[in-house]
Amino acid sequence: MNDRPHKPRPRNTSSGKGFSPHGRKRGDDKRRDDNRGNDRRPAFIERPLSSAQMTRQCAASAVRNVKQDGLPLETVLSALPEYNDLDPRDRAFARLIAATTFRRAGQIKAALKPLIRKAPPAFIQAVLETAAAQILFLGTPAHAAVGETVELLKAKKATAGFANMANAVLRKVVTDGPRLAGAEAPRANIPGWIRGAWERSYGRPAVRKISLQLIKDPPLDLTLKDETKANTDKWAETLGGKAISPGTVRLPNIGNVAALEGYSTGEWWAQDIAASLPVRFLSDHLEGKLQDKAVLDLCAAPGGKTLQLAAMGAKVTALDKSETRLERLHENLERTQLKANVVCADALEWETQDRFDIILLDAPCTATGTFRRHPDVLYNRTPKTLSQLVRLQDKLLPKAATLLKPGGLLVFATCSLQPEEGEPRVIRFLGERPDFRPISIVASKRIEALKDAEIGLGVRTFPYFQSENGGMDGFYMAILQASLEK
Ligand SMILES: C[S@@+](CC[C@H](N)C(=O)[O-])C[C@H]1O[C@@H](n2cnc3c(N)ncnc32)[C@H](O)[C@@H]1O
Repeated sequence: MNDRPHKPRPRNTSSGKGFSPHGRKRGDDKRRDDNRGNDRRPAFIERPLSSAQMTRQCAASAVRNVKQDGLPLETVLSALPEYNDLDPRDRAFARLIAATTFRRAGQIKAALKPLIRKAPPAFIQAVLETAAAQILFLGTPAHAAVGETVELLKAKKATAGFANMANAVLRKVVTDGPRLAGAEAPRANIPGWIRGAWERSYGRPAVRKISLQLIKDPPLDLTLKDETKANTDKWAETLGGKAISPGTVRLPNIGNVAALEGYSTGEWWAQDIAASLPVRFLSDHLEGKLQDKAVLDLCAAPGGKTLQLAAMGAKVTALDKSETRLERLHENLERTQLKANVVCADALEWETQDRFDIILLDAPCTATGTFRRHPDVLYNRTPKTLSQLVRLQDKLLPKAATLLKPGGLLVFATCSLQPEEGEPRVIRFLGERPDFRPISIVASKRIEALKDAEIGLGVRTFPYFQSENGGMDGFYMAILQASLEK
């Protein structure tokens, strides 16, 4: 067998957007009709894919679509009809392959680049990347990863022309890939524009530590409805986890959350410990007195912070502009038997006579701080989406301020590691609104390990905080107080 990578000679295929394992480009039918008289090749008979091949096709389609459409992996996967037809184990494997492809993108690129002479169409590239993820990082037997991938390409006319090239490339990945991928530092798995921004703000050693969290399987954190130490210890024992802070139990793997004890009875909800901190710092500042406070959760869905606030006795108005995300918030309220007044509206346009004691603005952001569970966030964002989100945050902060009572508290949070989505937003807001002042947050009072999180204005967590326990999301949060005079 010739295992030298060679150039593909595709027939009836085209590169770039629009290329699909199922589809043809418009106009193909006409060309085929015109050529029918001269074409002596037997007609290509497409084969249905086996479930192993369909699983791999879903993973590759999802990787391609995340990059092309700038959407989250979960959204892209559930939009694929063939993904929904897979059984739950194959669905989980397709998701794992795609997530690993993003988690290890730089190392996979290092393994593939010397083997591919000419960039193939986006879908074929994604097929190669997802197969390399299986071979190099998922422990899939080489014969299965290579064999099923080649067969899936052969099955469709649009991709069959790439099967030989894929076979040759992937056999080389089996032999040379571990060395090529292993020579690349984990920081290469972070796209250059994001890595550069982080290095400029946090320094290279910090980015190296961040990159080590990207290649690990993340744990699962649960926030308990009853945050007392006794209840946290009880649930840690029941679920075989660890009480990492009052109100948070950490389990070593994500697994099937809905199957765990206490889920259906609403004793807890999944929420990274970093995401739980804005409400906890607020509660610390108020010495736990949130009972009956009028709180507006301005970007609330799917509701992690709404649930925390409601569990602490606050009268919560939970607003979000996404109807689908609000459905999950409703489900969460129902499951936990907590109450909130839910509003579907654009925060920038929403008008009310009510004024609130507290407003929580967990602003829409790039979400790059959540890469441990969602490595695709590093690949579905661009510098352009970042600047659009920053502009939105600059509008949401002053809008929130108009809905606050004199002396009220405004909490600003983002689950982002992009420096622009943190402190600079607050500095800018305070420049426009000198009637607000920042409240100092002593993060280490709640979690000793968070002493390095206290920055000039607010708190910034990094994924490598508590790395011995599995780390935490990157988050920024600040609490501001309006002056009493209007
Ligand atoms: C970071 S998520 C909120 C997470 C939520 N606070 C939690 O803890 O579960 C940001 C939310 O902002 C919502 N959003 C974005 N733009 C908005 C706008 N203009 N008005 C209201 N909600 C908006 C999104 O639909 C999304 O649900």
